[in-house]
Amino acid sequence: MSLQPQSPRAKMEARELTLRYGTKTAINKISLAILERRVTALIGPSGCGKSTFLRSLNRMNDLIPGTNHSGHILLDDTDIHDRSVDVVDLRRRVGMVFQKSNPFPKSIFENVAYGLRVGGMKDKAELASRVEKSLRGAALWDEVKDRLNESALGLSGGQQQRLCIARAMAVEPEVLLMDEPASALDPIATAKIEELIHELKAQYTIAIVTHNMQQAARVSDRTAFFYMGELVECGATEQIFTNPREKRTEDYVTGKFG
Ligand SMILES: Nc1ncnc2c1ncn2[C@@H]1O[C@H](COP(=O)(O)OP(=O)(O)OP(=O)(O)O)[C@@H](O)[C@H]1O
Repeated sequence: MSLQPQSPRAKMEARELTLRYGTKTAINKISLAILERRVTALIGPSGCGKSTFLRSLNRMNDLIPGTNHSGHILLDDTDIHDRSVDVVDLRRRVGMVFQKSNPFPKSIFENVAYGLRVGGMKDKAELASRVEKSLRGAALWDEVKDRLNESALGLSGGQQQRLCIARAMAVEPEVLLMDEPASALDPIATAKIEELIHELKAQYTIAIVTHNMQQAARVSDRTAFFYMGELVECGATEQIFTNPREKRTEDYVTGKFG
């Protein structure tokens, strides 16, 4: 028996993925694996296609009229554009957290319970237990356990973002997509989110878009550098930041342009 630690498999994989908004090509022939139970950071200057790529992974771009794609995206070896794939189920398996926290104008409890109720869960005890588990998982439980019936809108920005993470986790996704989840937060709230990401990767596969180089270096195992709709290189985060193969990556991570 080999004592080598098993290298992680690709939980998701884009193959030659091109996505256009009308006639504008936003990403061009991207091939990239998102490894299981690892954090993959997507970095690159504004407009290079990071968010487009991230949104492709759970077909959020389908909601934007005029988009079309070519190439493939696999989730556990199934093409997510296959006719057999139910997009609601896909988005349950591949959850998303946005840049701006977007709690519903409902109680803290109901925000987290929302996806479970939509999925048909009715049993009160089961709902309560899943809500608690998700809030604990998002490191928010202790701060809100005595005010679960109060409005989520009364929480601080950082708490609201952790609530959105709890909401995403409640339906037990396998992959979490995060689009600049800490960019609207102060340094303390940002540190909490980063700590949380670190803990979540024991259970989830995570892809995160960030503009913050230090954040990418702190939270991710692998980093993919996008430039003008293309993937320039992807590798272990340490390699990308200390020994990139491509000059454009080096110029970007050392702050020569951005
Ligand atoms: N809904 C849309 N309709 C038309 N073009 C779009 C749309 N969304 C993005 N684009 C264009 O696609 C390209 C890639 O945008 P995208 O938002 O993916 O880049 P990004 O790297 O995430 O940028 P940022 O860091 O500024 O968020 C850009 O040229 C952008 O203008």
